Parts: sequence; C-alpha cells; structure tokens
Amino acid sequence: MTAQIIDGKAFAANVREKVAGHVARLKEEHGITPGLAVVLVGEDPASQVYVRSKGKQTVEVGMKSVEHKLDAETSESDLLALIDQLNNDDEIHGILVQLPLPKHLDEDLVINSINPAKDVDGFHISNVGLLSTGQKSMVPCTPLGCLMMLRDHHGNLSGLDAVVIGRSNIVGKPMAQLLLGDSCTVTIAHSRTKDIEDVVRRADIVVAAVGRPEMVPGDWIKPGATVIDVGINRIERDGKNKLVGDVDYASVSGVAGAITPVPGGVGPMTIACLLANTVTACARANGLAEPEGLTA
Ligand SMILES: NC(=O)C1=CN([C@@H]2O[C@H](COP(=O)(O)OP(=O)(O)OC[C@H]3O[C@@H](n4cnc5c(N)ncnc54)[C@H](OP(=O)(O)O)[C@@H]3O)[C@@H](O)[C@H]2O)C=CC1
Ligand SMILES: Nc1nc(=O)c2c([nH]1)NC[C@@H]1CN(c3ccc(C(=O)N[C@@H](CCC(=O)O)C(=O)O)cc3)C=[N+]21
Repeated sequence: MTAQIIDGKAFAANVREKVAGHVARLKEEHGITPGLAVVLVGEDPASQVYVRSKGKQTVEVGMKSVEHKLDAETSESDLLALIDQLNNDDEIHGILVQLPLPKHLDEDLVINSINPAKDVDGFHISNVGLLSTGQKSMVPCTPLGCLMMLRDHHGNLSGLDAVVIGRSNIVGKPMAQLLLGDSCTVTIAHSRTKDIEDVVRRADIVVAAVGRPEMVPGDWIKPGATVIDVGINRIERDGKNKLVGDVDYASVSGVAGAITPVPGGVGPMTIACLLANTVTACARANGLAEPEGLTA
C-alpha cells in the first residue's frame, strides 16, 4: 500500500486565500488593515529564511508586515520595551517573537509580556490555560495547521487513538490538547517513554515532533494510520544538503494510510495559520465576527 500524500503546500495556499478574503472584507467594510510584527533577535540563518517568507506571505494576503531585527546582544529591557510599544500600537494585531532566543534572555518572561490578544503564536500562559480548559484562545500555529489537515482528511476525529511524539510547549503539548478537544484518545510519548514503538503502533494518528531526522520507521506504524510529520531537520546526504522530517518517509509511506511530506507538509501550514491567527486577532480586537474556517 502506498500512503496518500497530504499536500500541506496546497492546503496552505487555500488557507491563505481564505485569509486574503477576510482581509479584503476588513479593509472594504471597516477600513482596517490587519498588521503582524515579527521580532527576530540574533542572526540565526534558518530563522532569517523563515522570517523572510512570513513577511512576504503577510504582504501577499494584504496585511501589513513589520520586521524588527535586533542584534544578538540586545538586552532584556530593550526587548521588553519593544514588545510594550507593539502591545500599544493600534496598527499591530499580531506579535511573534521568533524562538529560540539567545541564552541571556528569559524566554518565558518575554513571551508572557506580549498582550495575550496579540499573541498569534499562542504561547502566552493565558492562551495555554484557555486552550487547556476548552475556552476561546489564540492557538499555536503548527498544531492548528496539523489539526486542520487531520480534520480535512478524517472528517471526524472522535474516538481515534492519537499518539503525539514530543512534549514541547510549542508543538507536542498544544497538539495533544487540540486532539483531546476533538475527542481523540491521546497519548504523549517522549524521550523517557518505554517501548515507544508499541505505543506508536496502537495509533490511528501519529504526530511526530521530535527533532530527530527520520527517527520513526515504517514498522512502528499501524497499517493505514495517518502520519503527520512536524520535524524540520537539515542533513547531509550524498554530499547534498537535504531537509527531512522526524519520520522515515521511504518506509512509513509504504505502511501509512496518509502522510505529510517534508518539505511541503506541516511547514507551509504553520505560516498560513500564523496569517489566519493574525486576521482572527484583528477581528476580535475590533469586536467583529470571527473569520470562519480559520480557528480551532
Ligand atoms: N513544521 C513546523 O512548522 C515546525 C517544525 N518544528 C520542528 O519540529 C521538531 C520538534 O520541535 P520542538 O517541539 O520545538 O522540539 P523540542 O526539542 O522542544 O522537543 C522535542 C521533543 O521530542 C522528545 N524526544 C527527543 N528525543 C526523543 C526520542 N528519542 N524518542 C522520543 N521522544 C524524543 C523530547 O522529549 P523530552 O521532553 O523527554 O526531552 C521533546 O519532548 C523539530 O524538528 C523542529 O524543527 C518545530 C516548530 C514548527
Ligand atoms: N515564535 C516562533 N513561532 C514559530 O512558529 C516558530 C519559531 N518561533 N521558531 C522556529 C519554528 C520553526 N517554524 C517553521 C515554520 C515554517 C517552516 C516551513 O515553511 N518549512 C518549509 C520548508 C522551508 C525550507 O525549505 O527551509 C516546509 O516544510 O515545506 C519551517 C519551520 C516555525 N517556528
């Protein structure tokens, strides 16, 4: 059997089209342009590529994009002052601080200084609490993108066994919350999980967010399961630079029912959901109707 490929790139283009429609309506009917500010501290080349593509896509859907590039030695108080300024800027509806931050900066302190209503990453403790209690919140972009693709593929997720590999605050934990919210039976596996292959083999849905190139082989996967590969790993192979996921695509695609590729799977959906969250934040800030089909 060969797995169906879940085309995240095409899915993301569709989400962006919806976002663009909502942006146009906000402009025409209310004279409001949603604005996203991205803050990058330091020179990490991978982050720079990512920030550039976010900025480009933000403008393409008709929103305002502002980039703040601070040097790696920026002090905590300078960064907090910038966030305070963005919190109070009426033209900015979404704020994203690119992670990880340089070691001398307290990530939790910085994230929790963002106005939760503008926290389009959904990392603020208040959004984390709202999500875990099933209340309206800003939902982290990567798990939201995964959920959209899973709902589209399965229709209804109720009662399915889901295993999330990885328990980070930015992917694993919020992913597990969203799956639970859709009535999956959720297991979170991590580096201390015993007999992980047996745990994974029970799953109808596997979400791999580990950061280890091609860690999940085909013989861990229940035949027909849906596999969502969040991993973005750069490796050298045959003298070339390659991007691979946390799943061994070659063997898993022979067993799974459906799989997201890397690149072209979860990554593009993450950026599309960032734009979706920004238009949602803008609508909420102005007391307007929530854009449909863009939230969890
Ligand atoms: N496509 C996208 O848009 C995005 C992709 N990513 C990618 O997703 C991956 C995960 O990111 P992130 O969540 O930030 O990573 P973290 O490093 O924060 O978390 C990794 C998790 O994997 C677990 N883990 C590590 N080794 C093993 C192992 N051998 N077996 C089982 N579990 C293991 C860790 O367990 P423990 O807690 O016990 O240490 C941890 O919970 C990365 O490849 C990253 O680049 C991330 C964000 C967005
Ligand atoms: N505050 C914050 N929020 C984030 O959401 C966040 C972050 N920090 N730090 C870094 C990670 C990583 N991340 C990715 C998003 C898109 C792609 C993406 O579009 N990937 C393309 C490939 C891009 C390429 O070729 O390099 C793909 O998978 O097809 C990748 C990675 C968001 N992150």
